[in-house]
Amino acid sequence: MTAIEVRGLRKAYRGHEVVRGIDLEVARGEVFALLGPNGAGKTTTTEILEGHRRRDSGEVRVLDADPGTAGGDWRARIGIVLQNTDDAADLTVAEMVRHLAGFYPDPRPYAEVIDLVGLTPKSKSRIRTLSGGQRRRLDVALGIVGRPELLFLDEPTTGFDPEARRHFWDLIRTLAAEGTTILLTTHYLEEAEALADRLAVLAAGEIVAEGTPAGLGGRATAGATVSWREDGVLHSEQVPDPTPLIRKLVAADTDLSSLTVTRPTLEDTYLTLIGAHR
Ligand SMILES: Nc1ncnc2c1ncn2[C@@H]1O[C@H](COP(=O)(O)OP(=O)(O)OP(=O)(O)O)[C@@H](O)[C@H]1O
Repeated sequence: MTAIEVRGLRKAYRGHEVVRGIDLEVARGEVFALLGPNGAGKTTTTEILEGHRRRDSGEVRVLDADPGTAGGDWRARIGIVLQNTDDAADLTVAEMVRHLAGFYPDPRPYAEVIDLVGLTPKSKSRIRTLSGGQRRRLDVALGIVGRPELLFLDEPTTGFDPEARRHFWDLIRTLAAEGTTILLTTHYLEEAEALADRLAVLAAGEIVAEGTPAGLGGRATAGATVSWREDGVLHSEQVPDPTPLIRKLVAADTDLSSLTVTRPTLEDTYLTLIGAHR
């Protein structure tokens, strides 16, 4: 079953096309990450899928409806975590989450949501007194309080400290295990690698690569670099498959205590892809 289906999506601002014929398919229950440099068109695409922005052309189905015309029942099945919303600063965390819960037919209990995002100690604090990272966690709470079938997360962990980011990853895994489909945009490649089943790289309004984090851009089958130190001298060889070389080194009784085998990281692959589409 498909949660998101996009064919030939296009969008221009004042004659300048920033989304240039995107095809995308996200299955139900999948965590899908959209990567790409600033201005690549990620937010524009996401906002079209959320029904917050009009497209110029293309077919878009989100939870079996066209987001351009879908109504309130459809909207209640979707959760959105926007970049830096900044309203209702005088309400407390608990008041805000409880208030929003009232708009959904089957919300999570507000205290549970606050706990899930790690804000219980700040439950009675006014929103304007929260730190940037705490504010972001509240945004996440507001996105999940309605038990969405599909959750949009636009750069959700910007401003999180490393511990908060790990907690957030656990939360995403919990939601995914419950069957929530998640579309995530992020600039943190380790985040995409940790969370996404599949990902796509967007550059200048086009998808330039799509795949699993392990296989993106032929990463899984890319050559390996084998390095080891022999008599204090560092040796390094690029090989398509490290097995024969390591066998040879073992047969020659080489000291392999410093052996490393590395392949391109997701970041290496991403930067190569982006560099090729500038
Ligand atoms: N309302 C708007 N009016 C005019 N141009 C816009 C508008 N919104 C976005 N753009 C332009 O469209 C392009 C794509 O922007 P978008 O916000 O979709 O990129 P992004 O990939 O989400 O970037 P970032 O990583 O910085 O969030 C950019 O060049 C941006 O300046």
